[in-house]
Amino acid sequence: MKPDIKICGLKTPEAIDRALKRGATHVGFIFFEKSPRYVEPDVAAKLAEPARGKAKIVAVVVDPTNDDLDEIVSLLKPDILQLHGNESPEHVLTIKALYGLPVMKVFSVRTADDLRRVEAYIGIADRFLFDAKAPKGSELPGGNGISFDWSLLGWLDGSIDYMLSGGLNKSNVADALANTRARGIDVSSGVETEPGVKSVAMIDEFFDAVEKADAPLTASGS
Ligand SMILES: O=C(O)c1ccccc1NCC(=O)[C@H](O)[C@H](O)COP(=O)(O)O
Repeated sequence: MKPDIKICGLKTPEAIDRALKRGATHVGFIFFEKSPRYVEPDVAAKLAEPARGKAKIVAVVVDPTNDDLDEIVSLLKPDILQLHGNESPEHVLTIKALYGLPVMKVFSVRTADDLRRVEAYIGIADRFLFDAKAPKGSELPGGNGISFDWSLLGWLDGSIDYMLSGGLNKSNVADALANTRARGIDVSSGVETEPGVKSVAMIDEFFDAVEKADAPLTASGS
């Protein structure tokens, strides 16, 4: 089955256009001011317009206040809220009730212990995203371009629907798909020439690598 592909931290019409042309299923906008990928909600709204109805528009937020969400939701009109902070299950429920949008809850992973928290969100979050824990000293909870030990995901209940992220790029995405049960993959740094600067050539190479990984299954009809 073809994986969902989310290109995150988009800031230019060119990168969005290329991601859509190549079949991105999700496009992500970062609302974390310290990030080099930060975009103002009104700017994100304009950038996202070509994606509407073609790919899911994802608003990435970190421990948001209701005021933050009011502004982002009213301007961007996202399809999904990606909660990338330490939002509790109760906070996730409140956000879902207030905005009526699906929530993708992120877990930052370094050890098996980091996955034990997932259980409390089952039946609450609509989807999970497993990302690498930020390295010491990083101000960013995501978008650090580093991977974690994917074998840890083997501990998860097989019915959990998740996307995988953290340091994915054209060279490791096939392995990531082959060695996990991820139904979606998410990339940011792996298609950038420097933090916050997406490359259309690297977006192409990433999609090429995913298509190549998918090819044997398609060819055998399985
Ligand atoms: O990308 C950011 O700058 C960012 C900042 C704050 C919270 C989340 C952020 N990114 C969220 C994502 O979904 C990234 O795609 C994910 O962390 C993977 O990033 P990378 O390892 O660079 O591919």
